[in-house]
Amino acid sequence: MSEAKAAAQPRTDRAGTELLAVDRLSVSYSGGSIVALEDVGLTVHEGEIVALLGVNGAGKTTLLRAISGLLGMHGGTVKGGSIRYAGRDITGAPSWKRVAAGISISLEGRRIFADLSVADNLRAGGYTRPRAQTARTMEEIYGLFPVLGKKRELAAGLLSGGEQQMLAVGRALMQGPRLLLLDEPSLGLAPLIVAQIMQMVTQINERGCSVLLIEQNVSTALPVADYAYVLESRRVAHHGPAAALMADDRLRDLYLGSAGEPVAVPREKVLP
Ligand SMILES: Nc1ncnc2c1ncn2[C@@H]1O[C@H](COP(=O)(O)OP(=O)(O)OP(=O)(O)O)[C@@H](O)[C@H]1O
Repeated sequence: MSEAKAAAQPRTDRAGTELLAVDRLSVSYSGGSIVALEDVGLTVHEGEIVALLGVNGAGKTTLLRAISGLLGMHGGTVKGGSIRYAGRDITGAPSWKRVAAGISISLEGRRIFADLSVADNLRAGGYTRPRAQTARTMEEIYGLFPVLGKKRELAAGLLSGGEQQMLAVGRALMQGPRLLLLDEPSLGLAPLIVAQIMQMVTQINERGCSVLLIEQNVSTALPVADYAYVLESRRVAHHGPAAALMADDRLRDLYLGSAGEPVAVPREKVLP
């Protein structure tokens, strides 16, 4: 087996049952002329925060699209491999079935409805669920993001960048997910706000939701993650416990670069 193939195979010595298992996934765009992922393997175990790292164009968003069933609407096709979730093959399943099964995604760029109130944005996120359940989940989200509770009647377009990001994450939580996919929640935000968002990611996780966190900023993601994968040129180049990746000088030089110190979000089970 080539080194790249060996690297693409997920480790199995992790706690918790396997919730998501991506196996040798290959994806292309534009009728096959652009290969975005090749032989990618990744697992998320129940209760984990898994970080997916990599520079621009490495294929991170493509992997999230494939997992959430949104690939087709972006002109992408799965060319090989499989995606299993909670023991079932979902490789070809429509996105609504994946949502119903407990996979929620918060997309890069926030994509909130600027003219709708905060509350209506959240309601829109829970559109498939009964009203009573929606109301209960909204209160939980206001507990998690108190600022959204205070501004629930305000048009979402009037929120700050960080608050809009919280709203985007809150909306993804409205489906009561078992697996939350987060696409670069720190993008364009000030370090203090990023630290708050990461703190919330750990709180969401502590409430029982597994998380796959896409980040370009290694120093943001690794301190809160249990396990991490690094995508490089369409393939998994490295993977391992987040703490081990952080401690690896060679990886730090390669991927941390001048990104700075990790944000101050201690997570006991990762950082002693
Ligand atoms: N809709 C699309 N049509 C054609 N090519 C695409 C499309 N979306 C992404 N690509 C290409 O697929 C490759 C992987 O892109 P992708 O957006 O998945 O990377 P990424 O790691 O998420 O990058 P970024 O951090 O910039 O979002 C790139 O070469 C990109 O140009």
